Amino acid sequence: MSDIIKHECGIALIRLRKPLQYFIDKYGPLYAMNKLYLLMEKQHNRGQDGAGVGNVKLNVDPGHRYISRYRSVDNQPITQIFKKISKKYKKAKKEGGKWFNQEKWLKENCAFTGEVWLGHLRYGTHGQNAIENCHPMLRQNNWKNRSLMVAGNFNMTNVEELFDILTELGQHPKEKVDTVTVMEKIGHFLDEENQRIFEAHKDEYTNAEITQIIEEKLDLLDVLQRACRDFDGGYAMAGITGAGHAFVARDPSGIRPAHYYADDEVVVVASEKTAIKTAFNVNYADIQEIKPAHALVINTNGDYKMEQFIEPLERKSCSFERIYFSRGSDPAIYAERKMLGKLLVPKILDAIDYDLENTVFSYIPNTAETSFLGMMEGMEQHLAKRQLQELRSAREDDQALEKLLSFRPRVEKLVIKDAKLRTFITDDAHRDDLVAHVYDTTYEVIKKKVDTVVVIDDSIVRGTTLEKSILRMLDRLEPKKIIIVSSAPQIRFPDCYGIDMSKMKDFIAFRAVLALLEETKQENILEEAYQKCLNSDNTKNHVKDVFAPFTYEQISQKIAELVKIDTIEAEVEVIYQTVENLHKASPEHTGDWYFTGDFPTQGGNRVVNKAFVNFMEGKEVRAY
Ligand SMILES: O=P(O)(O)OC[C@H]1O[C@H](OP(=O)(O)OP(=O)(O)O)[C@H](O)[C@@H]1O
Ligand SMILES: NC(=O)CC[C@H](N)C(=O)O
Repeated sequence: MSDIIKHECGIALIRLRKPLQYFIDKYGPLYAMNKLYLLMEKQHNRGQDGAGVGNVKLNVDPGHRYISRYRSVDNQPITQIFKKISKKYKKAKKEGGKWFNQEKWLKENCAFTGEVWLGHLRYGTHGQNAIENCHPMLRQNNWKNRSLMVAGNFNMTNVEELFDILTELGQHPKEKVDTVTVMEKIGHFLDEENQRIFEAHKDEYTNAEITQIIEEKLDLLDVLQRACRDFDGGYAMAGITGAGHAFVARDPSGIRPAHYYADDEVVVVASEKTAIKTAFNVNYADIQEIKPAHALVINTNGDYKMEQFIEPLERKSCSFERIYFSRGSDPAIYAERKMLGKLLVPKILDAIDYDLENTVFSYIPNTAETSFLGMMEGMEQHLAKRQLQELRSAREDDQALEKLLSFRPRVEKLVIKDAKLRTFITDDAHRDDLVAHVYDTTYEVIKKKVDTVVVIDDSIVRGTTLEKSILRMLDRLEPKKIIIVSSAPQIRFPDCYGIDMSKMKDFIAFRAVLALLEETKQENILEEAYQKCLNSDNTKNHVKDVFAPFTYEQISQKIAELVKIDTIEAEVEVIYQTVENLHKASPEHTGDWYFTGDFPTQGGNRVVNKAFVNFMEGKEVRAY
């Protein structure tokens, strides 16, 4: 993207399904730790605010620690956490000698040697970027079956409401952030389920026996059914109890992604399919999606099932995942990104007046690289058609024909990304600074004042990347014209399901509309929409009214004007993907509320209306 407002999260869960000794003998004691490291590292694209790892040991005698957790907001949080865990292993190896390879000794003497692992990568959407807000969140209890660790890729639109429900229950949550609220809600029903089983058996068994019965009978599906029914949001939520039951629950519209793989050794869950493929090298086809409204539940004996726990809604999985967040190494995502690039070709050809000879194509690294390949494939196809026409008409002489046949679209690496960070994912306060210094260019590869430069990016959110960096840099090459192409449609509305885009004024498309309303003296539309938002029952998104008076092209044109600062001499044009073509490229991932304003839950309408109210009242705060 060019100036994205990013925020996402990634989850990773591993459940060893055989005794730990089996893995120690077959792969060595570090097996699960290394696998989790890979699963997380291969998803680091999803979260750079912080990371966390939790571990639960099964069947540990009382008196020994069975839950461990590390979290970090370090610059390299994954490395930092695994360094600390490795240190524990090294110490244990030194102290234990041959005992290091014995399950019982290892579990009793070294933390993070349990059979159930939970990893998380965070981009905060609620609360600050502090270690306290990193996942896994932990709700500890002296009864194993009541202890709970939760980590998720989620955002709730109705935290206030969920918070009130908890306080009405008499609880006293320590913070009003969605991570705490969600964990306390699940924790509350986990307590109730424990109590229910206890009540049913208290007359027949001793308390110690009942603990064992609870471990066997605890039904996490039932807990989730009750805990999640008031959730309004997008989520892929994973949790482990102190006894080692595990779950991963996915929201009713399938907004956030979650995938799993299982064989007789492991059950593995990750946000992204490719992470599982790379870490475990299993057949791609054996990695399944956790279905929307379903939860994968793993018992303490390692049995697992995927079942529905909530009424499904129309499937609306997030298309932004496909365009930007997820790794493009997933074969389906790769194909979709290429198609996005290809579908833009007719509009680009129009914009360059079919003059391929004087056009140089390039892309903004890194995510847009794949759509660039698709765009170039489309250009090649166009060229082949043109060549065929010329051959058929045979109007050209040999020399001219040879020139035509040997002509290739001109491709150059014009934009270089110097920092590895995904700037979208950096917090707002530091983003502009980072963006300005992240990119560089290749000099003297274009014909000055003659060439048009076409640069594709995956998305334009705030426009910061363009305004503060890309356009200034490209203009130094002195092209006649710069065309910025976005493989995503115009981002017009907030996200409230896990991507941190919640303030209207952040969106360059919204700022363009404000400018157009002012120019056309239609500012009354803002006031009218504001009144509607204030009095709304939130069954409608009233912010659509603000965009309605203008065509897609008018808004694109205004965006081009806004990002073109005075010192830029080249002509600037911005071309956006249409929503229709996005759905052609990615037909199964129809979640498009940030482009269309069609939110899959009522909470979404509430968030967009509130975001607009906040804007009108000058409040620079998140709308959920
Ligand atoms: O319009 P803006 O708000 O500036 O956001 C859009 C930019 O942010 C992203 O880049 P990022 O550096 O995060 O990631 P990438 O290297 O994966 O493309 C994205 O690819 C765009 O270039
Ligand atoms: N991006 C996410 O999934 C964020 C998770 C959670 N809402 C948090 O703020 O930590």
